[in-house]
Amino acid sequence: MAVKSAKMRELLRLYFIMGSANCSDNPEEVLRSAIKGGITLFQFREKGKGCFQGEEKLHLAKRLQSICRENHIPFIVNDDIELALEIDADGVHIGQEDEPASVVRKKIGNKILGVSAHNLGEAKKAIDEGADYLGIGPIYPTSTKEDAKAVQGLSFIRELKNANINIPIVGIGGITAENAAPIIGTRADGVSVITAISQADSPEASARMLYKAVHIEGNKQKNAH
Ligand SMILES: Cc1ncc(COP(=O)(O)OP(=O)(O)O)c(N)n1
Ligand SMILES: Cc1nc(C(=O)O)sc1CCOP(=O)(O)O
Ligand SMILES: [Mg+2]
Repeated sequence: MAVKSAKMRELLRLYFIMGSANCSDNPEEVLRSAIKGGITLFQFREKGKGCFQGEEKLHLAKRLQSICRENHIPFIVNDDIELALEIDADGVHIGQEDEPASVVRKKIGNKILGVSAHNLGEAKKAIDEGADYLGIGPIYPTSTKEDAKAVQGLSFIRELKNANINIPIVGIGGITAENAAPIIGTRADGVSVITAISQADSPEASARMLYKAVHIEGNKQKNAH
């Protein structure tokens, strides 16, 4: 494991994911606003209709990375390991359709490695192959990811906890300030969101409400155990 898991849990609290296709406003402004609202980690996910490729993608990545650096928010790259290495990102997130975690771990050394898992077998394999955290979803219906798996609600997070899987985990898919609390209630470490922040009238206010929801429920969990 590349980062200490206590630190990873803190970083996952409010994980904002975004690319140019997710924003109606300027992506740099959206990111600055989200940071003001309290996001704890950022993933550059340049996917979807009309997304940037090549040099344009590289330039956007660098601009967003520099905003994250100014604000001490770690910068994770989705899928594109070569881009992550080229710009010296803080980590990468991969899914089951991407390169195997064991191969990616070798390529990225000590950088943060996040892996999507949808069942216990995938989760255990990701852990064995060096994942720092697991992305679990879709928790709720989402229209952001066209090839998302079936909505799973909280069932898989509960299954992981019942199996004593203690790697840091973050929920994803359809999450808003209104429905975030039950995810933390199942002892996930945080929530990752795209639309709830990137499409909000005020990404700052939306991020602040999400952070508050996660923080309040997290404190309840701490006091209960
Ligand atoms: C935090 C987090 N969790 C899950 C995903 C989804 O990854 P993946 O299944 O590889 O799908 P794409 O995002 O690549 O379409 C994620 N990106 N981040
Ligand atoms: C990128 C992604 N991965 C998912 C998964 O289930 O693995 S759901 C998803 C989209 C999340 O976007 P929104 O917050 O707009 O629903
Ligand atoms: Mg992927």
